[in-house]
Amino acid sequence: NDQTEETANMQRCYYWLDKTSRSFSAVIKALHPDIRRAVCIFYLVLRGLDTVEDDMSLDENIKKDLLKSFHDKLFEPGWTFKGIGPQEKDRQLLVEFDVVIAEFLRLETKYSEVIADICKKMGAGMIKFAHKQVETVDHYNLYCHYVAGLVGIGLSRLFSVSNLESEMVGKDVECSNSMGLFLQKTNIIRDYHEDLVDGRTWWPHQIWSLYAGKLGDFVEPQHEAAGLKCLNHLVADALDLVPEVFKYMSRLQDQSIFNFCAIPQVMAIATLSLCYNNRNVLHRNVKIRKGQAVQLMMRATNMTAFYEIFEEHCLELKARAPSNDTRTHHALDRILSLINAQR
Ligand SMILES: O=C(O)CO[C@@H](C(=O)O)[C@@H](OCCCCCc1ccc2ccccc2c1)C(=O)NCCCCCc1ccc2ccccc2c1
Ligand SMILES: [Mg+2]
Ligand SMILES: [Mg+2]
Repeated sequence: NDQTEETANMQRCYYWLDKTSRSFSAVIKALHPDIRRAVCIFYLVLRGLDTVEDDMSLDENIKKDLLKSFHDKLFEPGWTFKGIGPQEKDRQLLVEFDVVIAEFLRLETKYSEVIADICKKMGAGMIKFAHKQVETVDHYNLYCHYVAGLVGIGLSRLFSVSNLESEMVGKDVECSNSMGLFLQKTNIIRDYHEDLVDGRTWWPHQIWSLYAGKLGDFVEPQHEAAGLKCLNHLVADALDLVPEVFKYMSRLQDQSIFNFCAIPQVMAIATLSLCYNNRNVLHRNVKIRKGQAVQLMMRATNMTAFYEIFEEHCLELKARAPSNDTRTHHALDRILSLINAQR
């Protein structure tokens, strides 16, 4: 969409949006003009925070101080950070972060206060998980709440205060949280091998320890079957979020907001389906084909099609899931009955 009337700073922000996000830049740029800038800045602020979190070369104390104070930097015009390791893909965003701050400070207060509040909460949450691994399923849900659930909660508040969506959208924290968890859990499941190589694992010990002595065991042939059982267990856990995703999506009124929310969700169900019982996940990064992604993007523009896309992937999963995988079958049956009930 047309950004020529934007300031030079804002055009630089759209440049960084394109540079730092394959999956979100197009849908953010297609948002209604009233909230497009706010969501773009919201993304860049949190991507900057996440770049600090992801940098494993950063001294622990510097990292913790910066995660805790990052929301304050939003009010320090000219602030930048050059301490991110050279291997971090988005390090240059923080080198030029003064551009993001300048645009953040130009936002209406009703938007900037939401962004600063979520940034503060996310930074505090990331500190709690700065240690290496996630222990229980509750910790797993809590971590995903901090890094993605809060994004959904913040976005929903932005949608409501812009008056493009009802107050209910911003009030239903549970559904907003589930929107983020579904995306983050899908990423964590998909990124098993990549994260293992990076020495960061987000698969909860309480689950993977049912299937192996060490999380890294799953890359070995003799532990592959156990690895697939663990993978399928996590997919079923993610599928339990779908009823609340449906509830959230059904409330949306603005077309550009519907598309913005629907596209990442349909990508996620397609990715989860690809990952289920797929041994490649244990050895390399799997991704849905570009052609399939384009098809999904074009279809996911209304609730009927949204249900159809989920129904197709859930029926395909049901056909592949062995009958003794009761966790997955229960999750799928619940989703399919919800889809039939709304017809
Ligand atoms: O480093 C990477 O490239 C991936 O990092 C992952 C990680 O480190 O775990 C991880 O970093 C999480 C912390 C930073 C969150 C950044 C973010 C993402 C999308 C946004 C969309 C709109 C507005 C603001 C947004 C902020 C990551 O990017 N995971 C991708 C899933 C996060 C989904 C966030 C989210 C939540 C609810 C949503 C509801 C509707 C539409 C989009 C939504 C998007
Ligand atoms: Mg990251
Ligand atoms: Mg991160």
